[in-house]
Amino acid sequence: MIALGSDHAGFPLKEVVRKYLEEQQIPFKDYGCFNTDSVDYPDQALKVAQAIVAGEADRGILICGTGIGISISANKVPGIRAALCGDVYSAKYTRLHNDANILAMGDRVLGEGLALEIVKTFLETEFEGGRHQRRVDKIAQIEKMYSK
Ligand SMILES: O=C[C@H](O)[C@H](O)[C@H](O)COP(=O)(O)O
Repeated sequence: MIALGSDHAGFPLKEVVRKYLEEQQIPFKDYGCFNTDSVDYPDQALKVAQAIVAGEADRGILICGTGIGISISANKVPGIRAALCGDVYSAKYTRLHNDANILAMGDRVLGEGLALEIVKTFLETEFEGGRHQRRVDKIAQIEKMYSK
């Protein structure tokens, strides 16, 4: 299951992604927002991140104007590895090497065609494990150092 979320700036691209997921019959839940009224991106980031750490969703897709604020926010949740991607190579390698569980994108940065290629690549690529598992484990250790 894919958890989908955006702020108002990301709403138009989220609609494009939502239609793509529907067409591909990929199960998803839309955590909003649901129109272009101004909202605060940490709110949607938190909802999607919580769905993933609770095991309700396997991966997430978050969109704001740049993709930056919403990815910074999601990455504050322990267990979240949100990757801001603006190209297909990064989308592929953040899955292969980082086991990223959230894809973040910027609506005001990307065209629809590229964004959908990024989504497709992110969803179709599996984590490679091996030496990369050791590094992902070290990310989790850093989280533990700073959690109370
Ligand atoms: O990183 C933040 C995002 O790009 C936001 O989508 C952006 O800051 C929203 O800006 P505004 O409130 O001017 O639409």
